[in-house]
Amino acid sequence: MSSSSSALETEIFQYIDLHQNVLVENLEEWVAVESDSVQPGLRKEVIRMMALVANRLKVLGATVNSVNLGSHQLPDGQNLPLPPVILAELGKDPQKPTVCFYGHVDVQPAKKDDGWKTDPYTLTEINGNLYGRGATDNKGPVLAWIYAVETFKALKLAMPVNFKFVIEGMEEAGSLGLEELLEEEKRCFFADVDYIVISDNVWLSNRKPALTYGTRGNACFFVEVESGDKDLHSGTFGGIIHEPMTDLIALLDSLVDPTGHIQIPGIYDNVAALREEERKLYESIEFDLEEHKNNCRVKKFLYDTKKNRLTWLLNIIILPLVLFDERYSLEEILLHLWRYPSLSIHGIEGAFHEPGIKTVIPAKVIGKFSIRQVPHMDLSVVKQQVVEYLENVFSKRNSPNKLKVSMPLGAKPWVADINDPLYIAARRAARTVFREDPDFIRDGSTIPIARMFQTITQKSVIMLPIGAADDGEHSQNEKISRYNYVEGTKVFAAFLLEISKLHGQLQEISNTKTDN
Ligand SMILES: C[C@H](N)C(=O)N[C@@H](Cc1c[nH]cn1)C(=O)O
Ligand SMILES: [Zn+2]
Ligand SMILES: [Zn+2]
Repeated sequence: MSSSSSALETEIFQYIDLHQNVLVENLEEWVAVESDSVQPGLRKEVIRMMALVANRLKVLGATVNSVNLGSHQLPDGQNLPLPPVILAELGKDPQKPTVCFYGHVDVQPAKKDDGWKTDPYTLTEINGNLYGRGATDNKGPVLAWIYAVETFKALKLAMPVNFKFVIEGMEEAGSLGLEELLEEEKRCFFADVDYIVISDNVWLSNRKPALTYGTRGNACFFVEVESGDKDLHSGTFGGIIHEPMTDLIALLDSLVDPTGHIQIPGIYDNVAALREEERKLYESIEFDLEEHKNNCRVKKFLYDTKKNRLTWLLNIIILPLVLFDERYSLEEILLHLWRYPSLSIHGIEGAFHEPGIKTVIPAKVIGKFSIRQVPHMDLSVVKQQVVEYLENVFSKRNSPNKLKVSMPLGAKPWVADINDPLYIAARRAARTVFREDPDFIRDGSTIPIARMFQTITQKSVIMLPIGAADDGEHSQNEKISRYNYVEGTKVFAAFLLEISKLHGQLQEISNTKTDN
C-alpha cells in the first residue's frame, strides 16, 4: 500500500498547514460558549451554540435546516426546550457518493474550581496543546471536518463527495429526540447517504492513530432512597432512625466487588463469547500500559497482573512465558475496557458535598451509577436484573424508607465490520498523513447515535478519531494538540478523496457484474 501523498493531497495539506491559525481561532470562538447540555441553567448556551454552527455551515455554502425537537421534562417536572438538530448538505451530484458526518457541540460540565489550570471556556495554548472544554469532545473534530470540506472550496477543487452534516447539542445528555428524527428522515435526508462518519472518540495511544470499530452502550440508573419530606438534625435524631444515606451507601456498595466484578446476578450471562479471530486483532494492537496509567494518573489497574517473585523467577528461566504473561495482562485490560461490561458510580444527589461540616441527615438522596454494556446484553434485561437485585439487597435491611430505582437513559453498544470500504479508505488516509498504519480499536465509551444510525439507515458507520489518548475527555484540562487538530483535518480531507476513489471502483465492479 502506498503511503506517499499525491500532488492533490500535497496542495490540500499545504493549505491546511498555512491556515492552521484560522482553525485554532474558530475553536477558540466555539470553546468560549458554555454549551453544557447536562445543567438545565445552561440550555440557552447550547441553543446559542447551535445557531453559531448553523451560521458557520451557511458560510461554508451548505443548505442548513435547524430542526426543532420541541422540549423535554426534567425529573422535577420542569419543561426545557431541546436544542435543534442541524441537518445540512453540500452537493447533490448523483455520480458521487454521499458521506454523512455526525458530531456534537454540547459539552460536559466544567468549572475552573474543579481543578482546571486554565479557564475551561478560554481556549489556551500551552506547549502545543489547546486546552478548553470541548476542545477534543467534540468541537475540535467538528471544526476539523468543516475545515477539511472548506479547503476543497478555497482551492477551487471539486468536492470528491456530496457531504451531509448532522450536528446535535444533546449528546452528553443522551441524544434526546435524535432517534425519532433519524426515523422521520430515513427516507428523506438519509435516503441518499452512502457512508456515515463519526469522530467523537480518541486513539488508544498518545501518538499512534487508530480507527474505531466498536463502542459500549450505557445503561444509566438512579437509586432514590427517601425517609420523609425534610432533612433532620443528626444530633436530635441520629441513632434512632434508618438514614436514607446509609441505606443508599449500602446499596451502592453492593454493586461491584473490589476486583471490579459486577455483583448483579446474571449480568454477564449474555456477553458475547470472545472469538479467536477477535482475540487475534487484540494481539497486534500497540498498547503502552505505563502511558495509559500516566494518562489517567493511576498507579495500578484492576487487571494489571503484577508478577510475584515466583513467576519472576520462572520468567527469567522460560522467556516465552514472560511474553505470554505480559501480552495476556495487556489483552485482559483491553477486553475489560471494550468488550466486557463495567459499572461506575457517578455521584449522589441530595448529599451534602460542600466544604465544611453540616450535621444533617438528608431526607432524600439519589445515587447515580451506570453500566457500560456490550453485545449481546439486552437493556430491558439489564434493567430488570438491576431493579430486582437492589430491591432484594434493600429488603434485607428492614428499612422503612422508600426505594425507587429507575433507568433514565439506555444506549446500545455498536460494532462495525472492519472490512467495509470505509475502513479501507480511512486506513489509507491515516497512513498518508501519519506515515503509519492505524490500530483497529474499540472504545469503552458510548456514542448513542452510532448504533441507531446503523440500524435505521442500514448504512455502514466508522469512527475516525483524531484526538489522542491523553486528551482528557470529560476531565479537567481537556485538550487537543495543535498537531492532532491540524493533521486530523488533513486525514479528513484525504479520507474524502480515498472514499470517493474506492466507491467509484466498487461501482464499476458491481456494474460489470450486472452487465455480465
Ligand atoms: C464518546 C463520547 N464523546 C461521549 O463522551 N459519550 C458519552 C455519552 C453518554 C453515555 N451515557 C451518557 N452519556 C459517554 O460515553 O459518557
Ligand atoms: Zn463526545
Ligand atoms: Zn463526551
